[in-house]
Amino acid sequence: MPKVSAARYGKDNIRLYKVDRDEATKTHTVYEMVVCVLLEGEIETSYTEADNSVVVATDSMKQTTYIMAKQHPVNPPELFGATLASHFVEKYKHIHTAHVNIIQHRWTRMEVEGKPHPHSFYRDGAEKRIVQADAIEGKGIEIRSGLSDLLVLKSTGSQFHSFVRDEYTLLPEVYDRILSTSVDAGWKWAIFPDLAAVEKDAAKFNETHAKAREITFRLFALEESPSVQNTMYKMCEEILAAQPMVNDVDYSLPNKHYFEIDLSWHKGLKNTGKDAEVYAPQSDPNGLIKCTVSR
Ligand SMILES: O=c1[nH]c(=O)c2[nH]c(=O)[nH]c2[nH]1
Repeated sequence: MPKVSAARYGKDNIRLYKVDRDEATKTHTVYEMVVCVLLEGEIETSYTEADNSVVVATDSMKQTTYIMAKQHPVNPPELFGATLASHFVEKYKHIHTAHVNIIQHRWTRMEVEGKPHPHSFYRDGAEKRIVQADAIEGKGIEIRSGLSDLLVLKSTGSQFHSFVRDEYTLLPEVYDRILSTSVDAGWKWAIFPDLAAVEKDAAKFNETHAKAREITFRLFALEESPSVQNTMYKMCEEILAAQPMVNDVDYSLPNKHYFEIDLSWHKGLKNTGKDAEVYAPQSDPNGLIKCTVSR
């Protein structure tokens, strides 16, 4: 007899915007996010016997998300994710785990005539802030914070040499190359026993997000990088050192290659090695380097 060995369901791509209005200063702060809610529990019979009595409608999950956003802060997104996930586990006896994923887009305040504008914003790049908050009955709340799609490039200060050389190797050793990647980084917090514990440490989420971003930028820029692998490891190490409540840090970095173009065929134009100025950015294939560093 086959059985359901894993099942979860919910609403994905719930788009949500919230404005916080500071009446004293007449300053608005806005948040835009995409939320995914997935529930697990005693729901097998909805699959096997068409028993909808165990089904919290995915539409109800969407409505709940809006109501929770109205009644609770959405900043930091970790706190909102934990609040929403805990709600489902507490409200429905047969739901034992709630997974909430949040992708927060950037609306950065405009500077107009040298001053921060009270209610105008611009989309500051494709970078996103990411939260995965899982409320697990009897265990607590697991949170992974992160950022993704942060596109960076350095035009020197990166090398790659001394790698395996054999009959399959064409790549030359390089002592000065362009390094570009789209940063996808995450940091997992020690499990929180309950929502009150998340609330108590809520200030740490924005602080740590800012710190992880600062560490990523600083090491990327300042390091004479011997490889993507070593640079990302150092980033992980620094994030672990910066936040004692974080136990694991992960990075996933595509290596976005920029190839030299030999133009010597045209009147002897020098455009390789130290004379390289015009390059061909490659879209694929790309290297992909990942690691998780744990305490
Ligand atoms: O930093 C790098 N790591 C690699 O593993 C690798 N492989 C490669 O072809 N180029 C690079 N660069």
